[in-house]
Amino acid sequence: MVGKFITFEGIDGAGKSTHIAFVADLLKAQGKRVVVTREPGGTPLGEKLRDLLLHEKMHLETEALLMFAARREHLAQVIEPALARGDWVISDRFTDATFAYQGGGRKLAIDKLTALEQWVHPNLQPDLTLLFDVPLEVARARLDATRELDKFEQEKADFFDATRREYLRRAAEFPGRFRVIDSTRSIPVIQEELASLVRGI
Ligand SMILES: Nc1ncnc2c1ncn2[C@@H]1O[C@H](COP(=O)(O)OP(=O)(O)O)[C@@H](O)[C@H]1O
Ligand SMILES: Cc1cn([C@H]2C[C@H](O)[C@@H](COP(=O)(O)OP(=O)(O)O)O2)c(=O)[nH]c1=O
Repeated sequence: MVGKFITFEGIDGAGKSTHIAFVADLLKAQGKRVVVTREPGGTPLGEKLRDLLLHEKMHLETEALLMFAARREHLAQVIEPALARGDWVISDRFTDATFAYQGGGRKLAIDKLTALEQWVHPNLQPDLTLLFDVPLEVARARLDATRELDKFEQEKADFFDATRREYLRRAAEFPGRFRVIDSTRSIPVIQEELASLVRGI
């Protein structure tokens, strides 16, 4: 049995984390072995890089390079071995997040990110990318209600607007693997849609 690679994406507060365990449980109920992981992070080195990325100020290109450095390790240690074993992999964010945040949000030239993507994973793309989409006022209200905000979450409205636009642009560019989930709806309604998507995988 061949496993698939599913990524969850969206601006902070869109609702990704809320639905990851739900989708993992649906797949497990179908008898699949599932590895749940996240970026930046997913490995001991990647988690150290995550801590730096989320809390230290740094040059924009350093930020993009570290995202891809953490990803290189994540692919080598976790994602590629799991897929090779036939496991399914669910990652809370992957390369689309770098295009959206460092490219869209921070305006790093997209061709530089494309070059890094070609370097780090020339032959691998997610089989399915679930993009949880909400207007930023909704995401912001959800975040404010919950926790302390990290470096990215403290960004201003126009940053998230540009981040969201780049996600949607990529969803339109790669319609074969993206599904845009209207995340303004209630959690049970979204879960119904996710359940029907997973049944069709
Ligand atoms: N569809 C929804 N309706 C209302 N609240 C939601 C919805 N989805 C998520 N939330 C709440 O919004 C907050 C942020 O959700 P979370 O899943 O952590 O977002 P993300 O992982 O995308 O940053 C959480 O408190 C969560 O319970
Ligand atoms: C993977 C990735 C994440 N990020 C940002 C988006 C998020 O604000 C932050 C951490 O992601 P995330 O794990 O989704 O945060 P949380 O668990 O707090 O919801 O890193 C990038 O800017 N570029 C990337 O390539």
